[in-house]
Amino acid sequence: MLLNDKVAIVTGGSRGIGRAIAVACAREGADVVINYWGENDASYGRRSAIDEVLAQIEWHGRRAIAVEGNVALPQTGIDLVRHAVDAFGKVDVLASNAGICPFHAFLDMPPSVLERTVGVNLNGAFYVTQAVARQMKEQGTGGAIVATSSISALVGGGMQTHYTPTKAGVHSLMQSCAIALGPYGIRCNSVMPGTIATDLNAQDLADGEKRAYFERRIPLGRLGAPEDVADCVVFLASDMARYVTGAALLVDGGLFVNLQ
Ligand SMILES: NC(=O)C1=CN([C@@H]2O[C@H](COP(=O)(O)OP(=O)(O)OC[C@H]3O[C@@H](n4cnc5c(N)ncnc54)[C@H](O)[C@@H]3O)[C@@H](O)[C@H]2O)C=CC1
Ligand SMILES: C[C@H](O)[C@@H]1OC(=O)[C@H](O)[C@@H]1O
Repeated sequence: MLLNDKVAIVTGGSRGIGRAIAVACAREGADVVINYWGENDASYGRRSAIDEVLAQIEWHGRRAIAVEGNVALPQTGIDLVRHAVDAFGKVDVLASNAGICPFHAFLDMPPSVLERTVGVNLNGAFYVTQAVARQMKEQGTGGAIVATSSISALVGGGMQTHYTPTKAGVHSLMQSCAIALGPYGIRCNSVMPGTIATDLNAQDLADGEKRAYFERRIPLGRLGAPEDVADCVVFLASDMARYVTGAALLVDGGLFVNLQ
């Protein structure tokens, strides 16, 4: 197993890519702290999603706890570390994955949409990474941080002018943290998913023509599944990638290189 007896924190771990990361970490032997936000309201119907992911992790014979918290707030990272240490004694792996993408046109974008997106995607990654890195330094046993950036760090999107800079920022954050944290044995990398079918883009891809267009553009012929990304995160978090830091791994079925 690639993460035997490690402890992992996964932000945005209740659904989509984060949920697949949490389950893959457990499959590979880790105990997991799952962070999520805004889904505890029964009327939203999401509490059961968290219960499901907890059950899946336990099915793999590992322990898990769920901690609600908005990653945009500096205190959330601190709380996640405290919960992890209280429950499991340490933190070895961070999957900084929580993110939002409220599609919006550029010219009439309200500042609140920009600020929320930057707050969750970029500031959130910074705060959680900083809190976890402080704990890893104190433990003195190194660690691995893997952030979910995006193919959108490398290409644009007309309805994503607020979003793509956050994904470039997350990639850049991992590059700089690789330098800052290398001396403590803490590796920092990012994955860059292409188009992965999740709640994030369900509405966008409900347009059959748009979905078919993407499928045609992807050399491997299909949209990505959350598990396609999760297995790459596990690899980067594991000792298989012990000499990899400051790197980014595109997980896009070849979409990026397919210019024409
Ligand atoms: N779905 C896709 O095609 C792609 C997604 N990504 C990135 O992957 C990450 C996960 O996206 P998906 O799984 O698709 O999304 P999703 O919408 O299925 O899941 C989002 C998760 O983030 C959590 N979350 C949202 N706001 C939060 C906040 N303020 N604090 C803490 N948790 C919060 C939710 O509770 C949920 O667990 C995001 O960072 C996204 O930018 C990157 C490239 C492609
Ligand atoms: C939500 C989008 O479909 C998705 O998010 C990303 O980061 C990808 O680049 C896709 O645009």
